[in-house]
Amino acid sequence: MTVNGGMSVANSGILKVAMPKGRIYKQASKLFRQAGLPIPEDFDDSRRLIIQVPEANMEFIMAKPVDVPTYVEYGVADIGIVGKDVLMEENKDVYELLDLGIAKCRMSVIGMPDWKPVIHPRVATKYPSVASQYFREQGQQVEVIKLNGSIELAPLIGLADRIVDMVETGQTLRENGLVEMETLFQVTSRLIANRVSYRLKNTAIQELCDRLGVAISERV
Ligand SMILES: Nc1ncnc2c1ncn2[C@@H]1O[C@H](COP(=O)(O)OP(=O)(O)OP(=O)(O)O)[C@@H](O)[C@H]1O
Ligand SMILES: O=P(O)(O)OC[C@H]1O[C@H](OP(=O)(O)OP(=O)(O)O)[C@H](O)[C@@H]1O
Repeated sequence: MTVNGGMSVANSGILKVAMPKGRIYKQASKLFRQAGLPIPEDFDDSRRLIIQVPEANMEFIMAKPVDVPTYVEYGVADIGIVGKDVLMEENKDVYELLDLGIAKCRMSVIGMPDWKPVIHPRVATKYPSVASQYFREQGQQVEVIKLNGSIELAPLIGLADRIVDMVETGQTLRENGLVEMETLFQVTSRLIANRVSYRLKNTAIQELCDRLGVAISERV
């Protein structure tokens, strides 16, 4: 069967999972194992990008976190795991199925302790869409500057007077003399699904959701 602009999403019984590399992987793979899905331990340090787990009828596509919604929207992955931050920023046409409760942090506005309103405010962030929408809703006109990392540098070197970024422990803020001014929303990782896959592989996806749901509720 061919769907989604010529891409085949449902012509095999295997469930393709877009799994983010990096900090979500450790917690996500632990949750999958607790749900009885046997991701072999030796994958944790592997450089392989496609990992088959035939016992579970699954295939893991090891992705950069920000690309997960794209793989799922195009149907090259049936389901994926992604932070709510990325999901909000990317705004792709996918189903959000489950809050996995892992990789907890929050999206916040951050600045110098002596911050004062300025005439042409600049806000640096990895999340330009989320930041623009937030300040628009606040009725504040700001220039949003997209950066790709080390966002906390921006106010320290005079590139921006505020930033929108993730806070987890607060260590990065403390070590750089910055303060959290407002929280936009709490972030956890979510299970998302391709719309066509959700219909055509519903039994497998529902079973996975049920297993993960039990593992989440049993977690201490
Ligand atoms: N302290 C934190 N800072 C940022 N994101 C966090 C933090 N803790 C949990 N997360 C979550 O983990 C996700 C992935 O973060 P990670 O740093 O692995 O990827 P990334 O930001 O895309 O980095 P890279 O560009 O190095 O791949 C984020 O999208 C967010 O949902
Ligand atoms: O509150 P904390 O526990 O200090 O965590 C927050 C920091 O972690 C993330 O950075 P990351 O390590 O992903 O590096 P990056 O700056 O390259 O995005 C985020 O962008 C903050 O800088």
